[in-house]
Amino acid sequence: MRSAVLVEPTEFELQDRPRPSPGPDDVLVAVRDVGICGSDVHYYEHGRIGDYVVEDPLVLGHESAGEVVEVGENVTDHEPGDRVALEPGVPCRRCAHCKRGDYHLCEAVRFMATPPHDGAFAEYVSWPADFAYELPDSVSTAEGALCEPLSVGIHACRRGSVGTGDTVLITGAGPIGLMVMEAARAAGATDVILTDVVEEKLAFATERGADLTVDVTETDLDTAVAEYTDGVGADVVVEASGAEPSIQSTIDAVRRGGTVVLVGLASEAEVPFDVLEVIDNEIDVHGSFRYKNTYDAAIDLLADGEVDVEGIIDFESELEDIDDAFHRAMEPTVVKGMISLDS
Ligand SMILES: NC(=O)c1ccc[n+]([C@@H]2O[C@H](COP(=O)([O-])OP(=O)(O)OC[C@H]3O[C@@H](n4cnc5c(N)ncnc54)[C@H](O)[C@@H]3O)[C@@H](O)[C@H]2O)c1
Ligand SMILES: C[C@@H](O)[C@H](N)C(=O)O
Repeated sequence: MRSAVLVEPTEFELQDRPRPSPGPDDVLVAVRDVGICGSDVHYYEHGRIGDYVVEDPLVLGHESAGEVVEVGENVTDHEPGDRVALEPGVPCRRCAHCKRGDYHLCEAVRFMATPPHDGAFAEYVSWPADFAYELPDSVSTAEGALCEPLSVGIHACRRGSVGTGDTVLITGAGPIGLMVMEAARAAGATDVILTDVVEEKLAFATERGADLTVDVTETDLDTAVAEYTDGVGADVVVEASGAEPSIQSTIDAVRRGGTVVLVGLASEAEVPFDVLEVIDNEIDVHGSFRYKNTYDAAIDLLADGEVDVEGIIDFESELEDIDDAFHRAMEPTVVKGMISLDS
């Protein structure tokens, strides 16, 4: 089967690899659509993200969906022809975190395209059947693939307890910030503010329904949020840029008693944070790591037309053109590139 393998930083090789055979509890999926995520681009450019280092050739891609072509002997809930979205992180199912239901925090998780585990830029993937979610006819495989970043948005909103009537400030209008906006609206937020440093990103966020956008290179965020909220502050702030000044700004922009959710990964682990403001204003600060139990919700929201994910796709490329696709994905105004296979 054709596979795009990262053999060195900035070097993909198209290899012919053996087609995997599904284990007894697995489905074999013919991959149809795979999103290019910022972390794929980071591995491509730098060969590492923090402590995760690409030491051996690696297949990238963890936002994927396709068609089941074969099922393992124990699989009863899928059959060939089903279209499925693949949840990319499979936990051990036995550790303390898994047993208490926090399977996304499993330290032995096998997460696609995180070294040493291969991802989905390949013709076929064999995957545990219970981490393959059937898509109804009305949901495309491209949408199925984008259940992954949508899941990050849903989990962040759950972590922030976003609810009806809330004003939500989202810092960073990349794919994750935009997916947080979709999830926040679906959770009942009535006012959504997005920030960025790239004008085109903010214009796109406005097109997609942001109530207010703030270019933080030109406008003071505190002042803009205070004006919009009559001096109260946002109920929930979701940080989705990873930029240090943006992380720091969350504390000033949230209302007293409000919630800050940190999603964006800072390039340095230590970011100075005003703890006295956190205490004085009784601000809840939550980390948000990947997601758990979000795929069913994501698919239902898509089937009901409650969220739009396909609208963030800028371009689709073939597996053979993956090098070009990664270069396009690095352009600052591009939100989402996809690789589509139709073997
Ligand atoms: N916690 C998790 O589970 C999780 C999951 C996925 C992604 N992430 C992280 O979330 C962040 C967002 O992901 P993405 O794919 O949307 O990244 P991205 O780089 O495509 O988007 C980030 C956006 O933030 C903007 N930005 C840069 N500096 C800013 C500033 N000072 N203020 C406001 N906006 C600013 C950029 O212009 C860009 O549009 C990244 O740090 C990523 O690593 C975390
Ligand atoms: C969650 C996923 O989108 C993220 N890029 C990760 O690898 O953790």
